[in-house]
Amino acid sequence: MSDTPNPVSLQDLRREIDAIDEQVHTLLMRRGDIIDRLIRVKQTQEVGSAFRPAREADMMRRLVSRHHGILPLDTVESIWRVIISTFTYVQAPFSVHADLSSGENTMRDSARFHFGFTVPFVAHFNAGAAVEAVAQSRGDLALVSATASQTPWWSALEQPGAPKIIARLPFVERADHPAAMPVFVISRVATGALVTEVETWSLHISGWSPVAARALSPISDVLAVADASSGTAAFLVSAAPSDGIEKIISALTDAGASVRASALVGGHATRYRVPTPGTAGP
Ligand SMILES: O=C(O)C(=O)C[C@]1(C(=O)O)C=C[C@@H](O)C=C1
Repeated sequence: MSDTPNPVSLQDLRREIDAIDEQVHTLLMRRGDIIDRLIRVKQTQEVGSAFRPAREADMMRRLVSRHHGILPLDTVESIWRVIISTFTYVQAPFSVHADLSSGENTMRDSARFHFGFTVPFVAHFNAGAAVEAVAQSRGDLALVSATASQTPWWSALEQPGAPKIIARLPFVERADHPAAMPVFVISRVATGALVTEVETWSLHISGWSPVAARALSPISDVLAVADASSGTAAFLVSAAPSDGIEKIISALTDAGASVRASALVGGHATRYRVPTPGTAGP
C-alpha cells in the first residue's frame, strides 16, 4: 500500500462548490431581507428613486480594491452591478432611458452591465428625448454619452426643478473595461442630495473658437456644441468645487471667449481609475 493520500475526487470538489453556491444564495436572500428593512428607513418618496450613486461608487471602489484571485475583475464587477441595481429596483421600480445616438451597442452594453436585465431598458434616439422621459417620470434614469454630443441636451437641466446629472459610469475605470463608454446618469434628484465631488456646469459662451475649446481640455472634461455662424457655443464642463468653475471661466476669457450664462447641472463622484499593472498609478 502506498502512503500517498487519496487525491481529492471530482465528487468532493463538486460537493464543496454546491456548499459554496448554497451559502452565496443564502447570503443574497439575507441581503434581500435587509433591503426590505432598509426600504422602511430610507426616504425615497420625494423623487421616487432609490439610486444612491455616492454610496454605489464607494462600494464599487472597495470591491475592486479587495478583489484578487483567478475570477476576472470584469466578472466580479458585473455581478455586483446586477446585485446592487436589482436591489435598487426592488426598492422602487424604475426604467433606464438610454440615448443610443452615440453608439447603440456600446450604450446597450453600458446599460446592461450597470443595471442588469431586470431593470427595463427604453431606447431613445437623441439625448433630449431620454432626458425628457426622465423629467416626466418619478424615479427613472437617463443614460447619455459623457464624451460626445450632437445637441446641447444639458440646457434642459438648468432650471431648479429639472433633472440633473447624478453619476458618471463606469464607477471604476480601467483599460479594457467591458462597458467602457463614459456615460452620464441623469435623474430627478431631491434638493441637497447631489453628489458634488465633481460639479458639472452648463456654460453659454460667445466669442467661441476652437482655441477656446482647446483652452479647457487640460483642466476639465468638456462637451461642446458650437454654432459657428453666430460665434456662440454651449459647453458642459466638469470641475472640482475647490478651484473649479472660476478657473474654467478665466481660461475661456483668456482664450477670447466670454461666458454669458452659467448653471450647475449636476455632479458626480470623483473618477476612479484602476492602475494598469506595471504602471505607476492613475
Ligand atoms: O444603501 C442604500 O441606500 C441602498 O439602497 C442599498 C443599495 C445596495 O443594494 O447596496 C441599493 C441602492 C443604492 O443605490 C445603494 C445601495
